[in-house]
Amino acid sequence: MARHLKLLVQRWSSRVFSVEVDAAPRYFGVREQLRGEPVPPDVFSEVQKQDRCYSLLVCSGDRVTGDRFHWELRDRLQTQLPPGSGLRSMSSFIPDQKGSLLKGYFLQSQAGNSSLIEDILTDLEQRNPVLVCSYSQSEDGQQWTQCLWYQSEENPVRFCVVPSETPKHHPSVLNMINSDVFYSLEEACDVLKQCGDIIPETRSVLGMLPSSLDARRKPDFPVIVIEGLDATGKTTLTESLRDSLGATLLRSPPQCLSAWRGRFDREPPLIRRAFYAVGNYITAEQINQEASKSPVIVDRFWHSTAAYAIATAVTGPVSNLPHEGAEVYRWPGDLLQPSLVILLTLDPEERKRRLRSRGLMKTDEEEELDHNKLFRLRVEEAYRRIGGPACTALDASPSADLVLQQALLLIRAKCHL
Ligand SMILES: Nc1ncnc2c1ncn2[C@@H]1O[C@H](COP(=O)(O)OP(=O)(O)O)[C@@H](O)[C@H]1O
Ligand SMILES: Nc1ccn([C@H]2C[C@H](O)[C@@H](COP(=O)(O)OP(=O)(O)O)O2)c(=O)n1
Repeated sequence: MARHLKLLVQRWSSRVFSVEVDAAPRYFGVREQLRGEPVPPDVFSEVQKQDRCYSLLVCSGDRVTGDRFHWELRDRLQTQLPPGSGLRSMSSFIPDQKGSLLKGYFLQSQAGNSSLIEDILTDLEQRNPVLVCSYSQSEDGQQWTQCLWYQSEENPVRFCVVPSETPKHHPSVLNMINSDVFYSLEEACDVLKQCGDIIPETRSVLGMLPSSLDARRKPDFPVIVIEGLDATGKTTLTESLRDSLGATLLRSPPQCLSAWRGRFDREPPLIRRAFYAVGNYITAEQINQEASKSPVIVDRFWHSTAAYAIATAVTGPVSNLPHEGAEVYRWPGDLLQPSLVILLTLDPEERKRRLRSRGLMKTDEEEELDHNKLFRLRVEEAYRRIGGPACTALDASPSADLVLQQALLLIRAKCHL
């Protein structure tokens, strides 16, 4: 077994395991010997006595390979597993230890399909960087135990499964910096460079970067960024501002990356977010050039990159976001700072109406909307928490002309235009 897996297993008892049930993580831990009364963690409470559960944790030494494998594994499992396997996202981490997060999946077998599932798992573990554990109930039904899959044939070491306290931070927060959000061009480029062989398009993207960057250069004219969720009216407002102010209109990701955007949107967060991060630096260079001649209006910039990344990495309610003032909300030191960031806010019903009238509403399913609602709230709150510069909210529900007038008032007050 690889050395890093051995080390991992040696520290097994200090790890917490987290399984997503209805967008809420349930936590448990493992102990070699149990003291006191055994209490089954609630993730096992509805599993039948004869059923087994399994966890798969991706343990690759290389993060690009690991993240891509984790991303593809969900589709593979969904295709191969029999119905009723209850596939859920899971992770394991050491509380408060940055970078300790391992991602994976949790599933269960029923009496009739256990051998099929075990064949799938054996094959997966033999060919891939994944650590599999199985969970079964003790004879007396009092206790769930965990057993490492690769040991299950010869004298397996059984760990008792115990409930664990809710940690101070959502597990995803531990690995967010430089995995979901990048704070320097160098960090984002490092990820893209590692993808050169598997995604040839990364070379073209990196080729668009300016040869040098100067984030401290102060633009001669104001730079105004317009932010907001899809269909809040960014395109409408940015085009009107361009005309009213005689400004240049730019966007992030920049036009020159549009041919590759779809390709990177299909990649796991590590690679996708690195692509958007690099896009901001290319736009920053275009801003630098244009802002020597006229005011510049930018449709989406850093706030979008960071807010969507943070809100996607955590699940559940807004309280799962990193706390206000946390390091993840800071502005990258090497990225141009705009003079003003306006955040368009809109009542969810009106936003849905605008989405529908634009013909892009994908689904009306109640469940999907519910899921979207929490996601929307997390993005909006993350937008508000990002600083350096922080955004100024503008109610986008009045008519397009009134929104333009309000935006012009904000710009004149802040940028003396
Ligand atoms: N202030 C407004 N009042 C009513 N409808 C608007 C307003 N601003 C934009 N719209 C309409 O809402 C839809 C989404 O606007 P758009 O500017 O494309 O948003 P975004 O660029 O943020 O996705 C479009 O059909 C647009 O015509
Ligand atoms: N500067 C940017 C712009 C967009 N993104 C990401 C964030 C979201 O996943 C999507 C949002 O893009 P979407 O297609 O909804 O945006 P528009 O149609 O351009 O308004 O792109 C980003 O990360 N950084």
